[in-house]
Amino acid sequence: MVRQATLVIIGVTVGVVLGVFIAALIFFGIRWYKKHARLTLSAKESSLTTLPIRTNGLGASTDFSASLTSSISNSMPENLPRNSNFYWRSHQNKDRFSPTSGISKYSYKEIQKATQNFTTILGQGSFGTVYKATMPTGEVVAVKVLDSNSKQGEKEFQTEVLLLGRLHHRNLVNLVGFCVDKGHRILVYEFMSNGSLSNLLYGEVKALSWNERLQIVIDISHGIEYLHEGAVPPVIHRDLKSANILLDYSMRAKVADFGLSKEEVFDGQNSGLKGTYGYMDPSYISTNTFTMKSDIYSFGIIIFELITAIHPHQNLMEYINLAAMDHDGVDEILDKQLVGKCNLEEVRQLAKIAYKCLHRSPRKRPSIAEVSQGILRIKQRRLIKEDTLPFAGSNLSRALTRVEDQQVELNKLTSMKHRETG
Ligand SMILES: Nc1ncnc2c1ncn2[C@@H]1O[C@H](COP(=O)(O)OP(=O)(O)OP(=O)(O)O)[C@@H](O)[C@H]1O
Repeated sequence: MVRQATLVIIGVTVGVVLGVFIAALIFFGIRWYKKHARLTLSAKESSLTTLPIRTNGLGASTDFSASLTSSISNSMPENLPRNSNFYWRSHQNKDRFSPTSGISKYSYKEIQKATQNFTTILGQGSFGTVYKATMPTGEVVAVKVLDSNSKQGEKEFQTEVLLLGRLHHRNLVNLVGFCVDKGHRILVYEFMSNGSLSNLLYGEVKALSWNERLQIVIDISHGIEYLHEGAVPPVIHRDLKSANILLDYSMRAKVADFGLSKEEVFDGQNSGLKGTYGYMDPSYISTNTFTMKSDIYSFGIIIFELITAIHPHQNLMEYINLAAMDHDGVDEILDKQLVGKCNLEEVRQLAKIAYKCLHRSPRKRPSIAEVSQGILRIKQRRLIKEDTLPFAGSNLSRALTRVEDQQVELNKLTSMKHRETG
C-alpha cells in the first residue's frame, strides 16, 4: 500500500515536472518565434529603406525613391530618412564610409605611390586634379583628388561614394574606390584611355568618324537610360556635357561625374543653379525645377555637338535654330570633317531626335527610352538597307564597312599608344 502511494507520488511529481518542462519549452518556443519573426520583419523593412540602387529596377518610382531622388539633388546624407542604414552608418563613424558595393578603400600612401607622388596628371576639373594611377594589382585607374578647400566638393564627395558606388553599368564611368585619409578626399575611377568627348571633338586629336559618333550617341543614351529608368531610385545627372562623356580604349562612351554637378556662376551672379552654361535647360533656369527632361535637353545639345563639332559656348544654339528653318538645314552645319564621309539621311534623322530633346516644353521632350529607340532605329535601318542591296553591292558595302572598321581600330590603337606614352 505504502509502495503504491510512493509510486503514485513519484508518478505525479514526474508528470508535473514534465508538464512544467513542456510548458516552459512551449513558452520559450513561442517567445523565440515571435522575436525571430520581429527580426525578419525589421530586416525586411530596413532593406526597404536602404538605398536600393541596382540594375533592372524598372518602374520602381515609389514615394520613397522620389523623395530620395530629391535628397540626392539636395546633397547627401543629411536628408536621408533616419531609419535608413545609410543614415545610421554614416553617422556612426563619420570618417569611415562603409564600402557598400564592394568598392575599395585606399590609404593616402597607396594613392601617392600609385600616382608616382602625384606626377601623372591627366587633367584638371573644377573639383580638383585627375591623375593616372597604377594600383599594386596592376590595374590602371584615374584618381580625382578633391581640392581640400572645396566645401561643395566635400558634400558631393559623400554623394559620389555613398550613392554612386552602387551604380554599375557599362556606359557609366564606374567608381572603383575611394580614399578618406587625414583630410584627403580622393575618388578612384576606371581609366578611360581615350579621354573626354570634348577633347576628341575640339582638341587636336584625329577626327571622329560618323560611325563612331553614332555609336557614342547610342552609348550615352544607354548610360542615361540606366540612370533614369534602371537605377532605383532614379538618378538625374544634372551636368551632362561633352566634357563629362569619357571614352575607353575601344572608343566606347561612358557617362561620368554623376555626383559632382557643380554650382555655376550664371549671368555673372551665383544663382544657385547647378549645371553648365550652354547645356542648361532654359525651363530649369526660369522655374528652378530640374527634372529628367532637363537631362534630355543637355543630351540634345551633346548630339548637336557630335553632328556639328561646334561647342555650346560658340553659339551652337544659334546655328541649331537657323538649321531648323529648313528641312535639310542640318546639312549646312555639319562638321566639315564629316562632309562627304557620312550618310546625310542618318544625320538628318539623328538631328530630328535632337530637336525633340530641345523642345521648349519639357513635357514634350521624349523620354530617354524613346530617344534610345529612335537612335537604334537609325542603325537598324542601315543594316536592313545593307541586307536588301543587290548581292554584289551588299558585298561591296560590307567590304567598305570592314575597311572602315579596320581604320577605326588602327586609329584607336594609335591614340591609345599616344595617350599611354603621353
Ligand atoms: N576616368 C578617367 N579616365 C581618364 N581620364 C579622366 C578620367 N576622369 C577624368 N579624366 C580626365 O581629367 C579631366 C578632368 O576631369 P574632371 O571630371 O575633373 O573635370 P571636367 O569634367 O573636365 O570639368 P568639370 O569638373 O568642370 O565638370 C578630363 O577632361 C579628362 O581628360
